[in-house]
Amino acid sequence: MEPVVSPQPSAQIGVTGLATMGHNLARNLARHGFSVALHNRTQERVDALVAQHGDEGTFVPVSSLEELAAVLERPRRVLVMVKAGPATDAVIDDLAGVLEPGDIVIDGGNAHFADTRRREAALKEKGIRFFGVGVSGGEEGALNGPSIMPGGDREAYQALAPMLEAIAAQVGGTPCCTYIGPDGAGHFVKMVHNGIEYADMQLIAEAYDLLRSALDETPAQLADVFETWNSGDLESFLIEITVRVLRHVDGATGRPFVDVVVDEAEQKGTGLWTVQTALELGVPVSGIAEAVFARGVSSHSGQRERARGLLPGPAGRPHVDDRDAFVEDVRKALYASKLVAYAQGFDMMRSANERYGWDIDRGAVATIWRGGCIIRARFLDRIREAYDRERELPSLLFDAYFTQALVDGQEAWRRVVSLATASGVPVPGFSSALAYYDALRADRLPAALIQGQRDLFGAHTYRRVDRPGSFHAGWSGDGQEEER
Ligand SMILES: NC(=O)C1=CN([C@@H]2O[C@H](COP(=O)(O)OP(=O)(O)OC[C@H]3O[C@@H](n4cnc5c(N)ncnc54)[C@H](OP(=O)(O)O)[C@@H]3O)[C@@H](O)[C@H]2O)C=CC1
Ligand SMILES: O=C(CO)[C@H](O)[C@H](O)COP(=O)(O)O
Repeated sequence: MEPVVSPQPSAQIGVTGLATMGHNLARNLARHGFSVALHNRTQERVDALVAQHGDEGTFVPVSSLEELAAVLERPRRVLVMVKAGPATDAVIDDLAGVLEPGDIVIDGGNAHFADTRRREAALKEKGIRFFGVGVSGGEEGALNGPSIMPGGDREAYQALAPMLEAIAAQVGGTPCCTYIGPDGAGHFVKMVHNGIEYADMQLIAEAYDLLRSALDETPAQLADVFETWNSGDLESFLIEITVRVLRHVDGATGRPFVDVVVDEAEQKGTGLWTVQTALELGVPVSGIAEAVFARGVSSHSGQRERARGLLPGPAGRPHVDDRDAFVEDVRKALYASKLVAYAQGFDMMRSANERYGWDIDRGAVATIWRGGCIIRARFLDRIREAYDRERELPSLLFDAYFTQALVDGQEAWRRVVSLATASGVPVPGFSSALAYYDALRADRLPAALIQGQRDLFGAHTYRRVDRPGSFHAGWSGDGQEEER
């Protein structure tokens, strides 16, 4: 057998996993002057990258993890961009076998933050430093500048910051990358980002559906409405791409693209994780949850098929007297609902800080979401300012700027939800956001009745408005209340 000759260290960082994201992140790193060792389970992706883009910077192709370890400068830095889940575990295990104490493993995939906490703890036992890094921006962002959410050991971050901050999107000279917190904090924030992404997409889709149902206008005409909205408070990447999708014409049929796509929204699971986690943290993220459920309803094609011919609803279009006033109402309803979804997402970070002992700075998160990521939007500047004014703001809705937006929008919001409901157009995002808003502001909630029911059937006790303590009403005996 030929002896293995170790090459001299020649790369500042290694990337393993060169599919959509890893391929483009490796190129982004190289374009910023970093020498990048390239590894992939199947060698073709390494060879293709070098063949197609080898002139963009310094690439060091390798064919095994042992070789990867040999070519990296110490402490070694390895970015893992493989399929989330068991594949990531397998790669990390293999890496642990070839790395040394002090080296840094960076998981840039969409990992569940609980997995990141587990992986960080396991590698710590071997002295290997582990970073769970949320990366948003898709294929294009990975190449030209994503939003990056690194979580891990603060000291180790110093060895990563120059690279990550260089390849991140830049907004006004500020990189869309900042240290988020220890262990799973970075992946937690990426998960919440994705939950908000689901909610924002659902709300935009509801706005489109209402406009299409009520107005005799084509998708291309409605694209003009969204384009106008994109020059105001709603300016965002998601509105921008909505315009492109609505204008797109199917080459095969000449029909609007949105009319030839099967109306069943798919999902990879990060929205589900957000809702599961919110339930565990006890944070009501109704806007995000409705968005996940709405994708679920859309994909239950069998039930929808049967319901279509069976369950009655109002006939005809929603009636609108003044087209422009209606469009403005929908815009305000969309903005108000979006505020609620973002407020709920940021609330999860506050709660996670308490549960996991993190110190996620929500203003800093808003800052790094302003560029590169899927939910980049003008109003993230307003969110950053809100947290600048009050770092521990209990809800974004309490900041004067957002309270005023709700004051300005709430009547329109109610008209839109009323019209949609009366006309049989489903608006789970708009209506659940409004219900959350009204629940927050209510003097009294019917939760008191629920407490009574719980006490009656299970002696679960209740608290009184007029004195401290826990009480049971003695439903089956003499009716005497007792303190418990
Ligand atoms: N696509 C996107 O827009 C975004 C993706 N992400 C996350 O980034 C990560 C990479 O995503 P993406 O680029 O889309 O690629 P995929 O999620 O499609 O994963 C493909 C890569 O994983 C490798 N792989 C799969 N199984 C194994 C295994 N058992 N052992 C070793 N390698 C394995 C593949 O190697 P091979 O070529 O040999 O098959 C390939 O390099 C994922 O965690 C994803 O969730 C994050 C943000 C956005
Ligand atoms: O992480 C991303 C962007 O930030 C992915 O694009 C996102 O996971 C897509 O999710 P889904 O397929 O569930 O819609």
